[in-house]
Amino acid sequence: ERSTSSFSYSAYHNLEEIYSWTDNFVMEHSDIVSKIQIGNSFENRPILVLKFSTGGPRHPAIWIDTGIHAREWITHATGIWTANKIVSDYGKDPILTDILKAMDIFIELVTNPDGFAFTHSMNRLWRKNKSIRPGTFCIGVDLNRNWKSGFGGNGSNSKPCSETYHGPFPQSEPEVAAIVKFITAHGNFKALISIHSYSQMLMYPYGRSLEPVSNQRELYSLAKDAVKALFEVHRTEYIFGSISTTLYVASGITVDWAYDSGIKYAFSFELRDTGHYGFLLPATQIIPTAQETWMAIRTVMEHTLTH
Ligand SMILES: O=C(CO)C[C@@H](Cc1ccccc1)C(=O)O
Ligand SMILES: [Zn+2]
Repeated sequence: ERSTSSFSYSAYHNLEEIYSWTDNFVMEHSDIVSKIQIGNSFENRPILVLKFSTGGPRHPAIWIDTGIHAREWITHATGIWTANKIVSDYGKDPILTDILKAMDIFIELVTNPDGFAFTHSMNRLWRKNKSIRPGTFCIGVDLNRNWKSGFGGNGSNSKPCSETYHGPFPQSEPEVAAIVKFITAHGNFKALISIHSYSQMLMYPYGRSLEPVSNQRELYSLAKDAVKALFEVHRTEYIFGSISTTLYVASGITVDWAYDSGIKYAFSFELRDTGHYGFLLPATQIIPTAQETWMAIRTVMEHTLTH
């Protein structure tokens, strides 16, 4: 398609459509958006990140990733809507405008491109990436268990056929290694938001243990404010707290790595719903989900800006 004006934000899209939207989106908003390729997936697809910046060499930065688990289609769709929301509201929404005047925002829309393509072609409920290795016929690593922090601990699995297989070693997967390299080299990320579905939860570290992080009270209070802002849009109810106490113990996860790398505002969302549709959330709920999620994301961003 020639422009994003014909793109439906209230429909699910496949990998080719998202990549083509990305090119049009960057062209149409080149004053504030650029596209960065941070690496290639196991099957050699480009791994793309959108950068939103109003200038300045190394502004403090905020990271958002969607689609780390391939089947969680509402997260890619929410990420796309959010990208458009940022360019639409910059200069109009004073809170967002203040955030972007001082900070950069990076959004990785398709964090697991091989898995995502597979959910369109072969298996709608695929979760992992598509890496293969000698010694097993089972495919894929759970990219939310492949991070260095707590790698191989409880709540991850050493068997390649498991849905939570952590991989042979930390950052073994190119999709994870690319993010680690990018965020580490940048060196000035202040917040990270990793978006999953489903369960309607807003969570912060640790996943690997029940031990509270040092700024637990601050994260609890921020999560409470974010969940309230979300609720006020369509009255969707979220629970919140640390991953290990709110959901279950999980090791080698994105937000534990981020937190241990010095990103003190690290959150994971579980978007709609609570299981009625689950991963197969109808497209009619894309925009309402994105609208309410934006209010929570903006709350986290605003706190990061002012603390
Ligand atoms: O994706 C999930 C649903 O598909 C649940 C997520 C829950 C979770 C989310 C963030 C950090 C740790 C765990 C997971 O097990 O990785
Ligand atoms: Zn997930």
